Amino acid sequence: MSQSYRSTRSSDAATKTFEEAIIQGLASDGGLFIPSVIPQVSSSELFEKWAKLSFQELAFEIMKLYISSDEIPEADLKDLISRSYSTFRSDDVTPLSKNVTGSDENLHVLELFHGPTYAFKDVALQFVGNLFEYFLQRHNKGLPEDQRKKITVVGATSGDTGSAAIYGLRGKKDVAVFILYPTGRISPIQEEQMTTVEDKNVQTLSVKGTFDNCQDIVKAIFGDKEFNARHNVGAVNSINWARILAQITYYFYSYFKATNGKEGKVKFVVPSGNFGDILAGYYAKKMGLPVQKLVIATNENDILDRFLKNGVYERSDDVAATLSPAMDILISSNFERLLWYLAREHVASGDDLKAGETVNNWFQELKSKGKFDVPSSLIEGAKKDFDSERVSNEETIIAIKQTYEQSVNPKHYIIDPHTAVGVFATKKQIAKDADKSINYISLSTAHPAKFTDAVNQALSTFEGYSFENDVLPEELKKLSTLEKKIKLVEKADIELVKQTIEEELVKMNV
Ligand SMILES: Cc1ncc(COP(=O)(O)O)c(C=O)c1O
Ligand SMILES: N[C@@H](CCOP(=O)(O)O)C(=O)O
Repeated sequence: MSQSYRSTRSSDAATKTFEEAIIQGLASDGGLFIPSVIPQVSSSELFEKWAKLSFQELAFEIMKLYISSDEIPEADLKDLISRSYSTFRSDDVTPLSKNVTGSDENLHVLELFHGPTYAFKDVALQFVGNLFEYFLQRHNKGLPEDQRKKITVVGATSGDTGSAAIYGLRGKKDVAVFILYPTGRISPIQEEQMTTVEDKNVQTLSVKGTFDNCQDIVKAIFGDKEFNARHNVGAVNSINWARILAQITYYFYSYFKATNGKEGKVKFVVPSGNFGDILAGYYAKKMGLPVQKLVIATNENDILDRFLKNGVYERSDDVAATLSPAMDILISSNFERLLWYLAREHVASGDDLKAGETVNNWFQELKSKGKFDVPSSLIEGAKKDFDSERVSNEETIIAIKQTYEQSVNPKHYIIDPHTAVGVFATKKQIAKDADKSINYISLSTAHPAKFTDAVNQALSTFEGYSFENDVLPEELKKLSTLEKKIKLVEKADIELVKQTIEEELVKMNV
């Protein structure tokens, strides 16, 4: 059982409960919370029991390994899960489109975009929203208004986390939500989704800067003890462990769908930016799911691909604006969690405290020198679980086009540019492996309607293609008619953001 949590930068033995780790979000030493132990699931449990479960039942089996029933009784956990996935448009929650390009390639697309905001973030953020509400209601039961605990959620988004967090938390009592996004660097529909929500507990902040600037500000706010004490800052980004936990389910679920419930050869290919999605696959693998490889698919912002190739993690301010903007990220928060496991195995001889010290030193070095490098044994270790592919803008367009032209199941399948990065990377793997017995599960992280320009750039020359008719759901069509509530922050500056949040909090009166 693994129901207590420690920080990736801690060199002492103290741990936190699940509730503390979730409500606090980021550890006070700047590290990320990880479970003290990764629970193990036997092969017979997997293939005789778990393979037959529904998505919700599987989520329950997984989550109860990470959450003590003393903290959340099993009946409550089941109810949280059931409510979180009742908002999805598919009974399967995350359906698998099998053999999209014909059975020769075994290329399966895992559709993660059937939640309220049409992005994979909904799978976790519908649950996180209900979890915050659950903890707050329990804490505040019977308390007068002035003694109620309130949370101020502060998150950064490159487009999708923001709306998924807003839809998970809109209207929830005792929660105020502030989402920072880089001005001009998200798609028009993403901006409409975030800024047309009327609930008074929600405010988006359009910040002049990059996503990395927004994420740095959010982390600095978490590190500001005084601000934190005043406002109880809560995290919705994947620095929050609950985000990763909720994503583990679809790795198990899709594996069983791809192999018809049997053990088989499976590779997952994951369009990656902040490394939260693929990290959930790493936990699934370490719990015992027999996955061959997790393939990191990056766009031209390829720090992760470079790290796996040369062992240097290097900060740069040079973020490229690509056709897959939600992945325009240079520093991938969750990579720190993976580094902790690798450091423990390859540097710290299995010692948790020494692993924390090592990771802390690396991140101090990143702050002072802009980079750190790791021993080659660590990279070799990482390569046992991971592979990586870098995909250019041109290749992204090719992948959208080819999938439209070549898909048989369904015909004229339309994918978004982030999914396209994954599909192109998958094709590279298929060509390299030349092994028809491998099942490739390519994660589709957003609905194509969210990225009009890239999809039209790829498909507008095809006769009969129409974005309005073939791609855009009715629900998203009406967004452009609604009034937008945008608050501009003229400079990516922590003091300016804090001041804006405090002014807006007064107006919100949550
Ligand atoms: C559509 C889409 N695809 C892929 C990613 C990358 O996922 P992660 O940041 O978890 O690596 C994101 C953003 O996180 C996204 O919004
Ligand atoms: N691509 C993300 C960036 C934030 O990442 P997160 O997974 O840590 O929340 C987005 O769409 O906002």
